[in-house]
Amino acid sequence: MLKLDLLCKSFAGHSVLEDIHLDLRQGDRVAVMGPSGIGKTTLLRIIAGLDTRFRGVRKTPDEIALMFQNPTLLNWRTAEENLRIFHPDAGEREVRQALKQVGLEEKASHYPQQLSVGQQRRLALARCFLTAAPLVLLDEPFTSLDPSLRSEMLSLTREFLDQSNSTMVLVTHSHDEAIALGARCFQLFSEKKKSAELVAI
Ligand SMILES: Nc1ncnc2c1ncn2[C@@H]1O[C@H](COP(=O)(O)OP(=O)(O)OP(=O)(O)O)[C@@H](O)[C@H]1O
Repeated sequence: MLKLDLLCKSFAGHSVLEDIHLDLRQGDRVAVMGPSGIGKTTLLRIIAGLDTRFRGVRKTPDEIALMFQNPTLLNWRTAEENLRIFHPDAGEREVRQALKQVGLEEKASHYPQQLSVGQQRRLALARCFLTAAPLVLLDEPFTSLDPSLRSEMLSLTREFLDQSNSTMVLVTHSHDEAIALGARCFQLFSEKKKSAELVAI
């Protein structure tokens, strides 16, 4: 369902990633790890189709859900509208159910700034999983959360993934997160800076 043969990605003539090969099936979960600046986000952006300037071949489903460290909510839209605007085909029941699942049923008409940080993060999670996209890409969405919110977000994410059977690619610095989500680790090595290897955990 996701196949990437990335031969080379460079910025201004400087090679950042080379020879990365991914072949994932529906329901697979992988975590891309490695030191800061190694190219994890660059790789995720290529998989997402946000960066098309690379040498290689990418094959993904049309529908891809994305979640970043920053919740990227629209502050002038209510919680419910923040879900609807990204999923215009979603039904009333689906939207309600998604809000309920993240404990925001009573906050449907609140604006993001009327929500706590944790509620905003949970809303972003609900938005990401609302339509059970076949491919879900997560770029450090659990970083800099307090421990209880992080653990809550991880449980909710696992719940959503179990329900949707989406394929997940997570960028993270944390083995614990990979384990909590049942993901295999895919390590980008700094010394080579170019090739990737699958590391079982
Ligand atoms: N738009 C850009 N233009 C030029 N260089 C870039 C651009 N985006 C990323 N880079 C460079 O590519 C390299 C990889 O960046 P990337 O953000 O993918 O790393 P990362 O592994 O996700 O890092 P971190 O863990 O710190 O988020 C870095 O050296 C970065 O400076």
